[in-house]
Amino acid sequence: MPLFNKLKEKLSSFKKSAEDTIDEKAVEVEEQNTQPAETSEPEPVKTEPSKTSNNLEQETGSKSGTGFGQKAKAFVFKREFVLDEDDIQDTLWDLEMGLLENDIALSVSEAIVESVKNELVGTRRRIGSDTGKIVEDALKKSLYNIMSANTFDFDEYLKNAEKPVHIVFVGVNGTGKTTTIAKMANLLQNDNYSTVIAAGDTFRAGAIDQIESHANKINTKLIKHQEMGDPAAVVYDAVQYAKSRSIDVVLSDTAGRMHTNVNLMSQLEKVCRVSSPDLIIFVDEAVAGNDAVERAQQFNDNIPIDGSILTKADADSKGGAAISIAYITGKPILYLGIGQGYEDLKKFDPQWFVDQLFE
Ligand SMILES: Nc1nc2c(ncn2[C@@H]2O[C@H](COP(=O)(O)OP(=O)(O)OP(=O)(O)O)[C@@H](O)[C@H]2O)c(=O)[nH]1
Repeated sequence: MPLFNKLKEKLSSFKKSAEDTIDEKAVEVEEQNTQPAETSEPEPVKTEPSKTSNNLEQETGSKSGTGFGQKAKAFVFKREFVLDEDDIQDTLWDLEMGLLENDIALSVSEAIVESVKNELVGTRRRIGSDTGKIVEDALKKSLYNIMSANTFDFDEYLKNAEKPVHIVFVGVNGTGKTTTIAKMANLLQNDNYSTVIAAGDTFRAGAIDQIESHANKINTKLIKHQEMGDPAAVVYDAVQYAKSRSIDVVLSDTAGRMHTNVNLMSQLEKVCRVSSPDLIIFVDEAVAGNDAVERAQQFNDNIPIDGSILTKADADSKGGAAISIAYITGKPILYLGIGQGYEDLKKFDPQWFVDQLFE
């Protein structure tokens, strides 16, 4: 499924423009050079794979417009050059603007640009290197480093953890939290874990019925109390139920709330205090972009989260929240919601994410 198309286009246009800039610089260096080839053997350098001399001919010919002869091209091939900051200042600026347009938070965009700059500037390049690959590798490396903050293997954790493992899901209203809990229970059951869901959203009218309907469809036990009841009590009962019946995982829903709602936030703190969950997972929608990032940060400040799940990634062309949240909270993204079906939950792997941005 194609994800984050707008961001992909932006990265591809940055790649093209950085590639052109580097190639122009290479031609410029060559043009300044008047010494014969035999006096200019390059020192050994660690460089990227070189293009074939045919590629190089096309490139140098088209960029310089000078139509080098065969001898001159061989000569260019043996040369090296170093890119300095001025050469790619404008291109990096465009990259930063492009990242911001795609809802990547300012501090994260700056970190990515800084890292790309460090990769590109100051390293000796052999003229004729595959500049497209150089730029793509620099981008991939920076994005990967940003996204792989504190990775945490959820499967491995579950396998080794003492049971029942208790997971509390937090986040604002309507972002897909309830559906995500059902998807998660379904996934765990498919992996042969037994599950129980706690209907901890006692606040929103209809929330208990909604989660009950999911629980029935995926055939998992639901523990519920009355609407407006104490969510901490529901969650406590669910954990006791799991302990008494050797259930592997308790998945607790909580009422959606704005991070600014002090009462609901302290109620959530109480739920977490009373039930001491093993994991607190923040759920938000990828399409919310910077708003989701801000909420993740503020939830994390109040109730330290262990990771995030981003829903509706299938509808998100920008990818900003996915890139920013792990970096800003310092906690990994665990899954992406990629549709409305129970099977539409994809384990998040930073390498997969970065690779598919360049497919
Ligand atoms: N396209 C798409 N839709 C999703 C995804 N996850 C959830 N939804 C839809 O988003 C809508 C809201 O989901 P809910 O699970 O009801 O939201 P919620 O966060 O539980 O809402 P509250 O109970 O108010 O907190 C539903 O129509 C879901 O089908 C996803 O990954 N992709």
